[in-house]
Amino acid sequence: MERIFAEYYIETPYEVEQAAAVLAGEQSSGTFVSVPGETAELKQRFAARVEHIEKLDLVDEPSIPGNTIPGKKYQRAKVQVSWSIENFGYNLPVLISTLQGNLYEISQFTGLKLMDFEVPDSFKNHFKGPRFGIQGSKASCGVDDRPMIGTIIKPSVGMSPEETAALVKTLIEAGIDFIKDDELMGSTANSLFEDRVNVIMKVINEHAHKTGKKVMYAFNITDEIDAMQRKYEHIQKNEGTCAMISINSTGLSGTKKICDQGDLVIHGHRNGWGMLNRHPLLGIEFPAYQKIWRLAGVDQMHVNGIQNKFWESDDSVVKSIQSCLKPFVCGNNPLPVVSSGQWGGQAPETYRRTQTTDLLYMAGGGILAHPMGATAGVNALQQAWKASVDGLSVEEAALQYPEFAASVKKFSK
Ligand SMILES: O=C(O)[C@H](O)COP(=O)(O)O
Ligand SMILES: [Mg+2]
Repeated sequence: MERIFAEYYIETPYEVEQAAAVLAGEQSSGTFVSVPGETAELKQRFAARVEHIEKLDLVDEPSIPGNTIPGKKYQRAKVQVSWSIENFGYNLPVLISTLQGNLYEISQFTGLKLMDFEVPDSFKNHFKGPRFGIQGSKASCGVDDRPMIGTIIKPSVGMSPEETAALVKTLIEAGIDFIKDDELMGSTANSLFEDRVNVIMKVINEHAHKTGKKVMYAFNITDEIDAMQRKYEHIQKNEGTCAMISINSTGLSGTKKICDQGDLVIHGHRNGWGMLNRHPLLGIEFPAYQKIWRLAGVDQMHVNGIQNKFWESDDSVVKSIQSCLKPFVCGNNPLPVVSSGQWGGQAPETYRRTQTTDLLYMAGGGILAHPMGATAGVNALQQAWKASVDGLSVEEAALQYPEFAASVKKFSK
């Protein structure tokens, strides 16, 4: 019988074998005490198995609240656990409750993080995965051997549809590939979703008819399911190509319901990520997280960016990009979305460390606050990426490109 394997990074004051057995029991057929009916036969078929334990360092203090044992240190370890596919079939929410459910509450652990998981091949018969991913996204807006260059409308909220459409016009005439609503922008009192789509798509469609280039705009449809469906259809009616979802807000089933329709590229914004990942011994690592959303069918995944404005380290960002580029059981690879405090100066290091142009490289403030205006902001990002692929440093690129040089002056710390 096929099995699902999950790897956890844990910390415990108990013997690791004992704590891991509690985890396996709690997350399958057992509870805190033996119950009648939990026969050897039932356990053989449905109990989770601890497959592997690798002990790591011992520490003096617990990382998060949990049981303490006087005089005992806290052992960190990598633990691999497996479940039979018979436990949940292809029910994704129950799979998540198994891999990421009550186990976070087990008092025997003073740290627990889901690092990665593997699903069997048969998942490909049940999950389509991302329909468009990297190739489909790039092809949709005519980009080939360079990253898609994008921006986020700023101010994030407050502009009218007409003001937004005027900015969109400037940006697409400057040669941008992708624009999106901010995650804070759904329908505001002065910018109803439908009105915004109407005027923005008019600008995008006119440009596409004239030049053949259709800029991708990710309209934020994040909402309850019926409303998301209506918004999705409104984008379709206006010949849009993309919808954005704040995936942590709408959840797995809501997101998958939208992805399953397969007509629009789905841009997955992971705001709330810090809550899930910021503590080194709690939550989930991106290699596991992105697999969940690939099973749901998300085409584009936010990964933060090198030298971002948030807390995440460059190593973690690089690992996240690489995990999107690795094959998985279903669908196309999702396009890594590099965003957060980017302005082009991080492009050489992004390219040096990842050696890929399969990215959506986005700058909100980094384009819109350019001292020579938004057009120069777009040009500076294009120049930054051309220079990066040509092997130039930030300093060398600044000597060659005046718009990029102005960015360096304005944004470098
Ligand atoms: O939604 C996003 O990706 C952020 O708002 C990025 O904005 P910034 O480029 O101005 O940091
Ligand atoms: Mg934002």
